[in-house]
Amino acid sequence: MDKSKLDVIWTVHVEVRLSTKSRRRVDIIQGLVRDFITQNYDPITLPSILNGWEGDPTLASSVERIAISESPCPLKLLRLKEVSLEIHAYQPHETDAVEEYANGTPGRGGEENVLAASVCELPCKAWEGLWDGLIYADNIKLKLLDYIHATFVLSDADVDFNLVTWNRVVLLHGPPGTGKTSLCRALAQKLSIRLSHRYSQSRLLEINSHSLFSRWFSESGKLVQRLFSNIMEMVEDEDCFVVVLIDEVESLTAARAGAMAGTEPSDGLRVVNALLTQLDKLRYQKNVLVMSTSNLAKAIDSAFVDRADIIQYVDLPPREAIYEILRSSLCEFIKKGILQETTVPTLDRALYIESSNRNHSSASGTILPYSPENLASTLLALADKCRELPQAQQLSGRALRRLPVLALARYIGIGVSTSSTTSNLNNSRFQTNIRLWLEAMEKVLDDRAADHKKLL
Ligand SMILES: Nc1ncnc2c1ncn2[C@@H]1O[C@H](COP(=O)(O)OP(=O)(O)OP(=O)(O)O)[C@@H](O)[C@H]1O
Repeated sequence: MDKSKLDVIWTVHVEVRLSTKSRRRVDIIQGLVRDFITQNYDPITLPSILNGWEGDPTLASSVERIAISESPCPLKLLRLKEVSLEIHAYQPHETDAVEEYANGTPGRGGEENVLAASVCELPCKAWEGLWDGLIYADNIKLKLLDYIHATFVLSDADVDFNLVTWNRVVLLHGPPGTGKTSLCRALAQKLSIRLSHRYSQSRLLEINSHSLFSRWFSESGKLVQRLFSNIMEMVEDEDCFVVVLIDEVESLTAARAGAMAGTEPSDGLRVVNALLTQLDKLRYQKNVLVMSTSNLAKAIDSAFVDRADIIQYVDLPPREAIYEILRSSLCEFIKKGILQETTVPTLDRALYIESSNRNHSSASGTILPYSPENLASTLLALADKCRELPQAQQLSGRALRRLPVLALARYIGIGVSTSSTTSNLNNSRFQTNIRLWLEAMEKVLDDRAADHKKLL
């Protein structure tokens, strides 16, 4: 075996969420967490949530959650001697820490006050768990983290920008509802945790693209400039990491092709030019990342696309992602008492069950009895059914998160107490069983396919 491979030490990131009342020094907590893992977890499983630390009084009073998160290592089980633990302790901000950014246009007989952006302090409670809940094919999430890591390595080495260039711009494009905006927010949250040793503050600034078009002809370019000079002020604080999110970037950058064809007013052109100029200024700042999303990549100005270091297509969820999206919805219902207590197998477990069923050629499409094994098979079969829908009817992540709601509304009947539902919403808590819910979701999928046939 290649000796160098045996000597590899993998970085493993450990995220420690501190409670809001924790006043302990972060380095003390980090030390205690390291000791706890070293004494209790060898090998460690990637990813996993750790238990048992509540026995330590300091950890119990300061910590809410300890998670082993990513590692560049493709293995899921690692011996401690093979890893270097990077422990990130963080205290999320409260949910409502969002400020709106007004961007007035003076000198027109009054101010045109547009809400050009919103700013959120990170990490924040609202986006806890968002990263883990997003599931993509092709390791998109790790690719993005690797890109950020690479830019930090090069920035730290003070690489000459005239010789090697990057723009700190990422473009995610793909069909609607595939989690592009969510991924940008989740990445910003993740970076605020990962980079907390470098930056004492992190912020996400979400640009409201549509608001940047002024009703006053010729003012739009100035609105962009004014917004970016605010951003520039923010990033001048070198202790603050700023993620700028430009959603639906095509609405800002579609103008130039039209202008060349003579169909676009020059105001749109000014917006594109202003945006490109401002992006070129931002790229010299180490503490900024620009994330952009689009449903219409073809409409984006090629000069903008050319500035993106990563252009990532985000597709409709594959089978595995569908399983996880539906599983996480069902688990939430169980947690909130809407579904009776049931174990819904994780994706890995479900795939394992599937392959052993295949090996024993006993896979069955029947739903009963409801063991976790049958539950896994049924949920995988439902995921297959989603993928088998005609192209135009395929479900986005957004539509999948809605599927359990439609199932409840259309087929479970909240207002009617049946033998399978213990009560209705009018008088007390509603609860049903998972079998009914799965059957109902299947019916909603059948409806969707039938609707499509009617359209043809
Ligand atoms: N791959 C996925 N895994 C898990 N959840 C997903 C996935 N894709 C979408 N979702 C869920 O769908 C919802 C919509 O996602 P989001 O708004 O981020 O999509 P989008 O691609 O930005 O949509 P649009 O292009 O229409 O603005 C969110 O609740 C998100 O959690």
